[in-house]
Amino acid sequence: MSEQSFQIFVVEDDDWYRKLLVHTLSLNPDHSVKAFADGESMLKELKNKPQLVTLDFRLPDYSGSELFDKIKSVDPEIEVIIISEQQDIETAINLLKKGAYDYLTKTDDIRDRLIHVLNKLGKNKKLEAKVESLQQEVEKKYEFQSNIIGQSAGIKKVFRLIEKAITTNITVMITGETGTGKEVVAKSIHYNGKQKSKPFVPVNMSAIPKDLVESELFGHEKGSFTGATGKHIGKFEQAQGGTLFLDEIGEMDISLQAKLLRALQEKEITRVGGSSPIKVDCRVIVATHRNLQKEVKEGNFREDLYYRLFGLPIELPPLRERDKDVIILAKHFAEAFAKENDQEIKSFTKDTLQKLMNYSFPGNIRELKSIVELAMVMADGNEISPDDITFAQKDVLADVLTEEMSMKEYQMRIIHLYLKKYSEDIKMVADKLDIGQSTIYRLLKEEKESSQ
Ligand SMILES: Nc1ncnc2c1ncn2[C@@H]1O[C@H](COP(=O)(O)OP(=O)(O)OP(=O)(O)O)[C@@H](O)[C@H]1O
Repeated sequence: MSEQSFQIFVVEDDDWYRKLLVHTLSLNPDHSVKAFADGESMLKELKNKPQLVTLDFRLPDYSGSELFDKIKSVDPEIEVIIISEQQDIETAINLLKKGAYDYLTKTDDIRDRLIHVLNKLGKNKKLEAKVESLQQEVEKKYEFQSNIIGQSAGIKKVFRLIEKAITTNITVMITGETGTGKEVVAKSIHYNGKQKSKPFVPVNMSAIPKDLVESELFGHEKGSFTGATGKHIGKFEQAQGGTLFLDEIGEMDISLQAKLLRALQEKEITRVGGSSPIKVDCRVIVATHRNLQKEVKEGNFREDLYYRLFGLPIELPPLRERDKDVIILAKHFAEAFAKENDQEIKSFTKDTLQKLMNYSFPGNIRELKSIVELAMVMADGNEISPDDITFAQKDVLADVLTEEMSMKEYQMRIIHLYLKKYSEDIKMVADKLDIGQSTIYRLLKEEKESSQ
């Protein structure tokens, strides 16, 4: 059956109405319609799970309410439209309250109204199917083993911790430099855990002006402060049953940290300007690029909140410590870019991979991704060469190491770099490189002699 088509059961003991309904419903070639003159024969076929049953309210063997309950007990997803006489409207309306999709009375315009109701139902079903497939897509996107790319020992350790986080409800604290994938990990935990069908609500603490943080997190009542023109539901309430992801928690103002601690401990919040507390039940994941322990020592972060949030710590390694993951990720981003842009996949030359491996990636995976995407645009043929790789931050070491040279040549290159940096001050360079001044003089002399 196509995505839009419906299997419909018509239950009607009046021959004339049954024919009318079957005829009307069959006008749409996507509908497959089966008719029944009593409830019993329809119940026998119910295992075939129609999407819709039109149910005459008065049947010889069952009352409309009885049949309605039986249908819903087989599968609550089956929609039921009640067809009733004028005098049964009150009971039909009660069935609406119990979850019937709609009711139609046997009047002259029943055909038009039936078509109208079916169109409405069709649209809703299509929407439901779409929502479901989007949900599946999102879940698939965060199947972490296939989506957190990497095979280094560091990332494998992270996988093990994510698995632990998924099976419990423990608060998770993710730390790592910018661009190491903290949000990706938080989403993976959410979409693989028990809360996956409920919202994932991210809040970036550094992106909200200080005086709005409280209302953003806990919400506010109308008129609670100048500018509060309406009621606002805060992030805690939005995340009800799901996950609240507090990104950059280290940036939270100390005056608000006590309120956050209270909300986490009591599992309830009070909207700004509100008087009654509201129960909130959500998982909390926090992330920071800061060393929170240091922040505690320096008095910028409350110690009690730190321990309340600590839960399961997941530390993401910087990309430069992830060994060959740089290559795996680079190839992954190149493939993804080619797919998204309908391009041929381009491969990296050996020198290009070496250039990438030598770079320190201060912006981590985010930086690698944009470097690779730019290289895909810049590369002319089907290979990405070292020249197609542009680092946003000039990495002297990477430049020095790209060319293959002897140890002695590297040594001279480094000495010249330092001499340039410290205005030819040989004493300073000797100090910095921790070698004797006389060694530098000797090496420079040897170099001069060998070039003559
Ligand atoms: N292991 C991974 N595999 C594939 N892509 C990744 C991985 N980790 C991160 N990314 C990608 O890198 C980029 C940065 O990731 P993310 O935003 O999660 O980092 P972050 O640590 O939260 O950064 P910030 O601290 O700046 O908020 C995103 O485009 C993300 O999709």
